[in-house]
Amino acid sequence: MTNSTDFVVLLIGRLYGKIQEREPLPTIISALLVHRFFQKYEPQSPGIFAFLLLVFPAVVSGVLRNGASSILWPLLRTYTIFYTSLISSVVLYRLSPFHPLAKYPGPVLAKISKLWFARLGWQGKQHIHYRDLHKKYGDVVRVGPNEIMLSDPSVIAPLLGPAGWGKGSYWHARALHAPVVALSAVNDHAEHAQRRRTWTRGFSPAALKDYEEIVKERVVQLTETLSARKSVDLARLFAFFAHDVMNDMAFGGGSEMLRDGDLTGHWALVESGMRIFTLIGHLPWLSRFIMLIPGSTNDLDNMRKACFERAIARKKKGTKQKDLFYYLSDELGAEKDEIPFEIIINDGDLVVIAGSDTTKTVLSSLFFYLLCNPEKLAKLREEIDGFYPPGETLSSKHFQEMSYLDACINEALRLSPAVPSGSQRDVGPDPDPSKGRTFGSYYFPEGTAVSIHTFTLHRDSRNFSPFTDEFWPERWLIAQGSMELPNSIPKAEFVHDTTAFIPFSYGPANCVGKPLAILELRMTTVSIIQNLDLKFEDWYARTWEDDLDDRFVLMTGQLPVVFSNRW
Ligand code: HEM
Repeated sequence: MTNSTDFVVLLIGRLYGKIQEREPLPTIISALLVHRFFQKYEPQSPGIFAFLLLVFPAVVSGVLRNGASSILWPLLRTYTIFYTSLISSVVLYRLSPFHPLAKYPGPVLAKISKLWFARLGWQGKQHIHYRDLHKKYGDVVRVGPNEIMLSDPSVIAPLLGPAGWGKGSYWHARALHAPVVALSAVNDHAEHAQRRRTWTRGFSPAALKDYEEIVKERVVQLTETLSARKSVDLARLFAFFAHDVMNDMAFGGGSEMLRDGDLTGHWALVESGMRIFTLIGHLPWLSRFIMLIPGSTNDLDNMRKACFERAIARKKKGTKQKDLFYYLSDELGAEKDEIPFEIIINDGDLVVIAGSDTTKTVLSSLFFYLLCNPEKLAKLREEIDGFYPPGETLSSKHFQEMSYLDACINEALRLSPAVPSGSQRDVGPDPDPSKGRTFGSYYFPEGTAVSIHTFTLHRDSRNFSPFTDEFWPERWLIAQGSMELPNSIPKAEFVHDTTAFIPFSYGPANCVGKPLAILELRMTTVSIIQNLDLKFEDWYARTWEDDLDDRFVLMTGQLPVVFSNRW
């Protein structure tokens, strides 16, 4: 070592000694530095967390240099000072006028930490809480230290449209950092557009025509099952139906829940996983820690393994009917490069996850609202009987003409949107500093997570009125001019703003499966009502809406229904 190096080492040693003498100052400063570091770099690695929150304060304060006999109390003292300083610094900053989101109103606890909403998410009623917050604070609410929830339709296009922002951190964390990012979580616009190409082909009108037979086979099976069983939890049967259809689409089969029930416990696993995913969505950093717990990702790994096996089987088997796998794996040969197998599996996995619960929730809600409103059910039956009298073969040929069917489906999607709390976007770097990151009349700085609250939009009397919280399919017919507004309702009272209707989201990353979902909703409703009479079980207290839990997708309670054959 040279003399100058000796000198520097000596100097640092002296300074370090001096700093230690002045405890608690170095501990407080280290807490402030750690806060700044987290703020600037948002580290996610558990190793960095451990270093900054455990090792760093102990080293800086010099406690570790003390003798072994005296280390416990000084260490406790150091950590107490460190964490008190760190928490105070974080809380003061987040509540201060210096925070970039300071001007937006919201509950104090939400501004301080996401833990508050993580708790609400765990409990399941966050869609109701968000709506209450909008009622209290207005269209823009700060729902986390760096997070905004909106209920203003004018922001939909700027935020979710082609010039909007990519998917938020919520999406990444939910995937538990899978080796391949699912299409639904791809943040970069160009990459997203490229990955979505095969999906767009797979949902073209021509492709959809080919799927009709696949969906019809399952719809017939469902109707026969309901006819044979008489008394069922309809929500559960819809779940099994939707799951089987999605596996038929994604892997050419492999699931027979309608026939066998949830033999493998797969469905129970998906439902229980939703709670933990909601928690992780609010606290993305938690995902890294969860992954460290031995066995914590076993269920997810098993699901991926099952998808892998189904994909292999489907690839070997080939297909006579063009299914979604045909397009997603590019059996068509339209892509320049071969699609990597990991992406094919991941996409198949996404089909099952994105298409099962959502469709089941909307179908179940639709039947709940119809059964609560016998006169609407009778009107729908009249329309269905007109196009598909008893005995008429099921097909899609009259769907376009069935305006009351579509009005009923839209009304169920309005009242119980399957994804009630919207799909988060992350405000990225400023593309044009002269304009700033403005969305309509709002400005959000880089790093803000922003969502639009679908449930609030759909149940806001400024967007849909009258009977905002009621099932009134007629509003859709009146709005399109095929029905007169009843005399009892003053013209000025009728509001119908379809720009505020976004059950499938909006823009280039909206629900790509919408055409298939609509086909399933129409075909299932027609088949059941064409063939069966139905009523609630006498004991059912109609608690449907109270039983709904927002776990990103609305999870449902029971829907006990009794069926009898019509003919
Ligand atoms: C009634 C049923 C359904 C509803 C209400 C629904 C709703 C949604 C919503 C709100 C999103 C978020 C879009 C965004 O981030 O902006 C989404 C995404 C998605 N949905 Fe659906 N969905 C339904 C059925 C389906 C079906 C049957 C499929 C079939 C595969 C599907 C596939 C997807 C995919 C792949 C995405 C990600 C799209 C992307 O990021 O580009 N969904 N859906």
